[in-house]
Amino acid sequence: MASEELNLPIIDLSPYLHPQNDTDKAKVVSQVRDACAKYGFFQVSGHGIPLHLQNGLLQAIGKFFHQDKEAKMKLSFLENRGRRGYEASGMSVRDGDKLPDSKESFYIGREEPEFEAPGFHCPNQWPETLPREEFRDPVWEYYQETDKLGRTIWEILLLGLGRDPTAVMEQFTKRPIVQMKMIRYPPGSATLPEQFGVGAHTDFGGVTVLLQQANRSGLQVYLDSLQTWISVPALEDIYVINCGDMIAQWSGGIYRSARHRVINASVDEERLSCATFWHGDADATNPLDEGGVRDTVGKLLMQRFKGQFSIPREVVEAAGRLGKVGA
Ligand SMILES: O=C(O)CCC(=O)C(=O)O
Ligand SMILES: [Fe+2]
Repeated sequence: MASEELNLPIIDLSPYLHPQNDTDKAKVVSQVRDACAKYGFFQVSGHGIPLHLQNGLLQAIGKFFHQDKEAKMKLSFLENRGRRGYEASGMSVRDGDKLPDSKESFYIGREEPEFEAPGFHCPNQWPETLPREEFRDPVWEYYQETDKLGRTIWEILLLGLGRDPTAVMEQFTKRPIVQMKMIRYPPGSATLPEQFGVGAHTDFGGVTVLLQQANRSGLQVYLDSLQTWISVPALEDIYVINCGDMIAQWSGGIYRSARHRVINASVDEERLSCATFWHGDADATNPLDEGGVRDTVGKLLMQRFKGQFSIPREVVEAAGRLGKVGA
């Protein structure tokens, strides 16, 4: 087995963002297309997000999660109609897994003044227990950068399918649904045997832009071709990008949505990460003229959110108890 097959490609985005000649953009487009067709995942350098904003975000995430559980539970996402806020450890269970995920998360999205049914647009919940400059400001500054990077990737994916992104992007960027999930994985020593950080899943929407805390690896991607899990290294200033189910369906399977999972590789250190899910406007639909699923972003997301929106009370209570084990 050739070793390059076990490493996701690292693609330099700078020739796309700052082209020096006529072929620079096309070169990046074809690299991304190949990676999405083969793996559904790739890594990027030259993405334009300043390192100090990445570090500022990770610091803010650490501060939030290191508060006591009571402070965090004040912002429980279960009490929020738009599912923004805090998700305790033990809240997500996947079919086939023996135990719920050990991770804890905090969700934000586009800031809107009021809740709008069915919940894609609403105000964020911000902690009052941390000074604004220690959490809200760095998180929001970072959110805007990651939103921009998600758009760029979306454009590159469209170009890879032979579409001119200008007209398409207009339908996707009026009020795009861009969810950001900040995550903490407890160390291996605080995780139960057979408990995953995040169990095997595919992302369900558009593009995922993932920042990993440097040197805290744990992400694994399943390669169908080799029927094996490969570890993705956690490299400073390198993002991991992947396509969700919506993109796979719309592209008629040209772009893959690959299964992945997280097992914190460290026994005694926690792992922080931040995933931004860039979906586009709720009423936007498949930008390709033929083939693939034609449902809107909103409809496809609702189908997947339904389970999450109706978690039974006893599951919540049980998860709250389990959360204390993993926290
Ligand atoms: O934290 C990670 O490395 C990946 C998280 C992930 O796959 C997810 O939240 O969907
Ligand atoms: Fe994921």
